Amino acid sequence: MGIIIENVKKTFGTADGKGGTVEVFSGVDLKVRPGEFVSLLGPSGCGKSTLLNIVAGLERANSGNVTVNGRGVVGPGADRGVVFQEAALMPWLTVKGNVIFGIKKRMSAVEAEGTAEKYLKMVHLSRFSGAYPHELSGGMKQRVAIARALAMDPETLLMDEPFGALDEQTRSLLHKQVLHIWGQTGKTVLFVTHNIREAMLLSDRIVLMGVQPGGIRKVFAVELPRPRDSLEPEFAEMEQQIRSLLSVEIDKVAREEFGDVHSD
Ligand SMILES: Nc1ncnc2c1ncn2[C@@H]1O[C@H](COP(=O)(O)OP(=O)(O)OP(=O)(O)O)[C@@H](O)[C@H]1O
Repeated sequence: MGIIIENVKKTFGTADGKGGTVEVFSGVDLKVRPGEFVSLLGPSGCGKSTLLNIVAGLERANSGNVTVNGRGVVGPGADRGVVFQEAALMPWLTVKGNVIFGIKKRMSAVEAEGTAEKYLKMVHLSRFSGAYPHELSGGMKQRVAIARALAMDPETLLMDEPFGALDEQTRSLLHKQVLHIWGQTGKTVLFVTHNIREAMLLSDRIVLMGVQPGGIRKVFAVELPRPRDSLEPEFAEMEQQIRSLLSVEIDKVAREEFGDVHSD
């Protein structure tokens, strides 16, 4: 069970209107165990979001198989909560109203209210439940988005650079909260990031993706006890190991963007 990705391939049509296709990746195999925290790491454009969106059911793979807890993915579902880089809250609803919105059809109004309060407490936003999105900082908005996803009680949480737009301090605070919530709820988490340190602080395993050809390069098991300290020698050593492989992939992207891919 958990997330099973087998031999997945994804292409997109080219934007030049000539009907061509570009392959993002192929032959992608990955198993995420129930309750495991796995990060997808890689250079810009390697297909991290695309892979997460395929698991979310927001994109379709061209071929291959994806199941989540034994069910084939055919579209989005309440069993998979998604948190994006932008919180996309409804500006006309309060914080609590935003959390209630996603769950009100599944339970009574009283239950929905209680559930929203429970998860807002979990992300330390109880005091702001009556505030409107424009009154919140970026980090607070992301916490509302996390509470909204958790309130649906999905088995799996899919997070696409949820802290990518936040400052270092807020990000560090949210890392602690996410780890705490993960510990409390036991959700399976698939997390997209291009930040090695973030991946190392949070994950059980880090899946390094690359380009040309697109796919998984290497999977790292991070066996350091949590909470992790990036100053510990083992942490720094592994970070360096991942960084050197990642920089190979980043260089490939850079060479392509500067147009001298054939120079070597
Ligand atoms: N809807 C789409 N139509 C055409 N091409 C797309 C579409 N979505 C993504 N792509 C292309 O697929 C590739 C992978 O994109 P994706 O967003 O998954 O990468 P990423 O690794 O998440 O990048 P980043 O770290 O910059 O967010 C890119 O080359 C992108 O241009």
